[in-house]
Amino acid sequence: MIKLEHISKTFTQKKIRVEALKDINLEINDGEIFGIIGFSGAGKSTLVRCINLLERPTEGRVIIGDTELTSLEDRKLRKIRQRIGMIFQHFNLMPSRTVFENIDLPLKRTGMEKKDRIRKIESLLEMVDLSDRRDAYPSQLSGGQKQRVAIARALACDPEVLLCDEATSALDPQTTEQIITLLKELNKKLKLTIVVITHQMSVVKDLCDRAAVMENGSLVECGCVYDLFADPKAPLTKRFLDTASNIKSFMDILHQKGSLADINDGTNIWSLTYTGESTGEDLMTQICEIYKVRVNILYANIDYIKGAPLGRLAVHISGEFSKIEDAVAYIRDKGVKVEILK
Ligand SMILES: Nc1ncnc2c1ncn2[C@@H]1O[C@H](COP(=O)(O)OP(=O)(O)OP(=O)(O)O)[C@@H](O)[C@H]1O
Repeated sequence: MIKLEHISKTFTQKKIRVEALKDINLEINDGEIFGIIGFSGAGKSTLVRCINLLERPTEGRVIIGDTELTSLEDRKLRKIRQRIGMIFQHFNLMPSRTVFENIDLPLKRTGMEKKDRIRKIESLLEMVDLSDRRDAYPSQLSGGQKQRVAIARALACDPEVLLCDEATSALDPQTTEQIITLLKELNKKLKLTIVVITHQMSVVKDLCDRAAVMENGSLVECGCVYDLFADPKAPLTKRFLDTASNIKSFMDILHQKGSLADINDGTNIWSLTYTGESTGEDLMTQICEIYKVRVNILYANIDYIKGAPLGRLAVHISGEFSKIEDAVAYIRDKGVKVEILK
């Protein structure tokens, strides 16, 4: 388990103090894929760099397994860092070295014999499906292939933890999907704990088990990814998820005069969030039949979060007021989260 206890980090540059992290407490379980999300400048990279002490926290303790990293002297810390691999947005490969040589770099430092290193590199290349590119230089590879090399290099010393700092941000959606699939495979096969910083919601939805949301150096919310999407508690989480989905465009027109959502008959526009079994029900048809109300669907979306459906509707319900109330109660009873949008 990775344990961050009361982590704070303050940078001082030209007498200006930036509190990048403020009293962060977080536990990441072994074998888990954990996401860290938040707007730019929230402190995500600093937090992840504190896990392997690339950045030393100003205060607090970093514990991995039963070792407190923050109390180790440099030599021991270098050794234990081998248990933590890291990959980056821009891959950080050595341009003058081949794929094979790039992966060999961390292995050489361990003092491993050449024949063992060759065997190890060959198995890593196979794992990331790049056996045929072992003698290529980074400039001869696509972005996705470069990230595969970086992953192989990060895994060379058999780490327990892989830190990914915006590892798919420079890749197109299809290549991102391939890297997500590879990371999932590695997580399963090697029981690797993976910590992912990302602003790509597809990465959070498809890859992560749990995620933490950061704002101004603090953790504002942490939980299972499905719950974060289905029922965000903190206003920032809500805002962040809305920004990343196309409901944002709908919300933008909600208060515009003359738009579909410009309704002034005293009735409401409702947001309905369907989770679990409720996603399969034809509830709108049911309330029309039972309560004789009319439903106008203004927005509809269905997301799949690690394969589980999550539906969102924005609807205008018209009819007798008391019937509308009964219809809304009926939908709520079926496990749908109902909120007034307007
Ligand atoms: N080495 C540094 N020196 C001074 N300030 C820094 C340093 N590194 C980060 N900061 C500041 O700390 C804050 C958090 O930065 P950080 O890079 O961790 O945010 P982030 O959430 O990862 O942002 P982004 O998504 O844009 O990468 C920012 O205000 C940043 O300017």
